[in-house]
Amino acid sequence: MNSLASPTLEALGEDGVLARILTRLPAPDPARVPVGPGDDAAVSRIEGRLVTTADMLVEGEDFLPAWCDPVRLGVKAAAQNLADVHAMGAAPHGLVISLGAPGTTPVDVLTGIMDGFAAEARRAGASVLGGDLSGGPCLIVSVTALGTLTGPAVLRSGARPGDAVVLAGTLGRAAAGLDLLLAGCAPEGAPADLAALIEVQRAPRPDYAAAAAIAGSAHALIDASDGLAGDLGRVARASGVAAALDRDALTALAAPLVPAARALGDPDPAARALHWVLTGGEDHGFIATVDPGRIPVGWTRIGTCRAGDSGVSLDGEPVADTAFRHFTGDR
Ligand SMILES: Nc1ncnc2c1ncn2[C@@H]1O[C@H](COP(=O)(O)OP(=O)(O)O)[C@@H](O)[C@H]1O
Ligand SMILES: Cc1ncc(C[n+]2csc(CCOP(=O)(O)OP(=O)(O)O)c2C)c(N)n1
Ligand SMILES: [Mg+2]
Repeated sequence: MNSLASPTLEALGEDGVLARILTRLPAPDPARVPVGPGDDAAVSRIEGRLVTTADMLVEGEDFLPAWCDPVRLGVKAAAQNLADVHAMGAAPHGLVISLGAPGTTPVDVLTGIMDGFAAEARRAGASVLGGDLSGGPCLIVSVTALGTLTGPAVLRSGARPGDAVVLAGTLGRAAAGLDLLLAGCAPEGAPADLAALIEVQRAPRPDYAAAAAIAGSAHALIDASDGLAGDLGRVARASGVAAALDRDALTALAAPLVPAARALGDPDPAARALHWVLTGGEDHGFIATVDPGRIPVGWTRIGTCRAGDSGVSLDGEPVADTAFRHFTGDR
């Protein structure tokens, strides 16, 4: 994040930084948000029940500054929260963003984050309601998202035997992008197909419209932040069903990842690509279970729910959840 021409946070002081941030934010729709950022708290007018979720990004843990330009980091911070709101079957309302950074950080880093954040909020139809600033030893972007529900919430526990398991969006691309970045592949010089995978890691753009389209018919819905095995496993456990994945559907999802596995010198590129699809997180693709006759346009069938408690399986074999976990150092 080199912004050498930009003044630092310590040079501008908290009020100066805040003034620059506030000017980047679009004025919220006064009908929905009568009081936006700038006062002690924001005031919203909402219809229905309130949905609340939070997710943060920490430098070194969730991103490395060398790869993540500020605008993309803002997109990612908004997207991972907006995906959770949609995964409840809710409509997004607003986002609150808290930023921690060392005083030596150029202010362009924070204004860039806010630009990406506001752009992704706008794409989803959410307002930026406010936030907080603090100093700290590294860059932290902590977000709370609010949504509204007028129909029933779509829980992880609603899947039924006989349901189709369906996907909107992608799986495994962010994980392939992460492995490329960790191997030193620079997005600027990379071939277009590899750069596209790196882009999903740096700035995922979930298909919010697809999630909204299935909210009324899905029995269960989740966004795959921790990977297919992990997140579909959560649905299966919560619902008391088993989930059998479809080999052909997964092979089709893995095909665009094979060149990345080859570029990394993997001796079995097809197996590595399938592994990314099964366990890679951070694409924020949506996974739902639904009556097989009610699969909306934009969703692809990837499996079937069965009676039982055998978790997630492929060709009758259990799929292990080896997704990233905080605190234990696994990547
Ligand atoms: N520090 C915390 N305090 C209270 N609840 C938490 C905390 N961290 C996580 N949770 C709750 O645990 C649940 C699972 O969290 P998480 O695995 O982060 O879900 P997701 O993958 O949907 O973001 C969520 O309901 C979340 O609100
Ligand atoms: C530097 C770096 N190391 C590792 C990862 C991989 N990674 C970080 S968080 C995560 C999973 C999703 O994050 P989490 O905080 O668990 O989101 P949630 O499930 O709460 O939505 C993954 C795969 C990364 N993106 N960047
Ligand atoms: Mg979370």
